[in-house]
Amino acid sequence: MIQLQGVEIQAGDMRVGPIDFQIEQPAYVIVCGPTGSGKTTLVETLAGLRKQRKGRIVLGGVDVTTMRPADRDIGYVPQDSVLFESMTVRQNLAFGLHARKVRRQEQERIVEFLAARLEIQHLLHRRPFGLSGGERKRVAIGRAIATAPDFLLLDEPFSALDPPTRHSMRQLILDLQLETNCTVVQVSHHEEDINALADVVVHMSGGKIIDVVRRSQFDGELKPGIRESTVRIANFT
Ligand SMILES: Nc1ncnc2c1ncn2[C@@H]1O[C@H](COP(=O)(O)OP(=O)(O)OP(=O)(O)O)[C@@H](O)[C@H]1O
Repeated sequence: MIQLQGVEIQAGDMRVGPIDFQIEQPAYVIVCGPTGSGKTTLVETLAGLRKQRKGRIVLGGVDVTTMRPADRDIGYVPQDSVLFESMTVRQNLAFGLHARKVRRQEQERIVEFLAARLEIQHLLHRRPFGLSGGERKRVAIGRAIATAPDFLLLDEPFSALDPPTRHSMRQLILDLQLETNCTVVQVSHHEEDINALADVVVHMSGGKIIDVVRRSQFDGELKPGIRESTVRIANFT
């Protein structure tokens, strides 16, 4: 369960919140809204990268309100897919595993598995400089999911990709979500992302959540091959 209770964040002159909502896991949540509406601020707050002024955040039954980012069970892919430039792709993928002191052999097994799944085996020895936008996204996603987090936060993960690459990345993320049963919170402006991925859509405007829509309320069909969403919205502002 993702629970936000009275969460308020100050982002420069803008007040984001108060935000109250509750979503049952696992779910694919898409956060949309006009530019500057507070989407990134909300996701960064979930990741623990921004401090909220007020309120409480509970993820999977754990109150993470004051927890450091590294202690939250979260994988995060920021908007610009920042990678560790001095490390190889292999080291980038293994970063979270290394930090958690996972045995070397197990780290290697997971990195090989991810590289195969993300089709980046041929890049493992390279450093991020010179990787294409799509390749960087794959590495950033692999690094975020290496520790099998329960929550995956994606800030416009498909931006600047051409339509065929967007399509294959969308399918990849959906497969990963179904394989790992994690809950994804993705910022996106794109209707195709909502149609192909979302169990629930959170609409933001002016720093507030103005609407939350479940898949069963969408026009159109269920996501292909996807179970009926168990998402339940308790309340929202
Ligand atoms: N550190 C900061 N200092 C000043 N203003 C900030 C800061 N961080 C965020 N803001 C402002 O808060 C507002 C919300 O920003 P945010 O990045 O969350 O919007 P967004 O909905 O993700 O936008 P976009 O779709 O353009 O990425 C914006 O007006 C932004 O300029």
